[in-house]
Amino acid sequence: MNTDNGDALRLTGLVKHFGRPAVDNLDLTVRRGELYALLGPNGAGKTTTLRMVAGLLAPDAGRIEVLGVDLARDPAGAKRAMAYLPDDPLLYAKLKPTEYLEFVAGLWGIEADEAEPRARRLLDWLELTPHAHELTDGFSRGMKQKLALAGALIHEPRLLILDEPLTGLDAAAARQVKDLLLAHVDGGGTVILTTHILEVAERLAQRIGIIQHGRLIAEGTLDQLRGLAQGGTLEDVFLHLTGKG
Ligand SMILES: Nc1ncnc2c1ncn2[C@@H]1O[C@H](COP(=O)(O)OP(=O)(O)OP(=O)(O)O)[C@@H](O)[C@H]1O
Repeated sequence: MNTDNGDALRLTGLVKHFGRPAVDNLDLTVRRGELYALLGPNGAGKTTTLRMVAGLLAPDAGRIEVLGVDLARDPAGAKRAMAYLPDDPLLYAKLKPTEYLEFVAGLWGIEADEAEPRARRLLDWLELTPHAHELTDGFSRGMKQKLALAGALIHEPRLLILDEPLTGLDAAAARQVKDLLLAHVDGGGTVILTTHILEVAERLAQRIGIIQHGRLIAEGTLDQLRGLAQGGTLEDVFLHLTGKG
């Protein structure tokens, strides 16, 4: 059932326990066309939340709606509209980037004549074209991260969910990925990312959510969050709100 309300993601009363609560009655809404950064201390429940949204982990309670589609009722419909890039993406070491992208495109049922130009564009953008015919086995962590991002984008998802997408990338690679994410949003797509690099949230995100102990403790634009902690940098705000400052 599609109950389209214009939101890219709506979480209502989301709960996941691993003996103790990891995600604790979380309500969160991300609008379409937004770049939303989810921040939180280690163990706050960010990855657990994203894995539930991606359909990789079943919630104990609550509701997940992706672009108006209820994930529990129509998992295939919800998943088709999104891509999830974990913080340790799995690639196939014995495939070359072109083969990997063809393979992923095939899983989505995209015809080769459509997949090839898309793959070429993505490899170009991420400056992987010179390595398009090398085995990913020998790729650096950053190159693997970029190829995994290309794989996530090959079916042109409207909602892109990324767990720590910039960790371990050098300045040039980080810039390419940031530009790609901003272009996705400019084109009407939505991006949700987690990051411990507060400068990334500061520079890229239209709205920022801070979670702690599996609950949203603050949310807003950078200026709104600064207002909550009497000004200062996002780091000051973050440390103040999470009780570490
Ligand atoms: N598969 C699991 N089994 C048991 N406990 C888990 C599992 N996955 C996560 N947890 C626990 O759930 C809590 C939230 O973990 P999660 O990985 O979601 O946090 P995070 O905010 O992504 O942290 P980080 O910033 O360190 O990546 C932690 O206490 C973690 O130990």
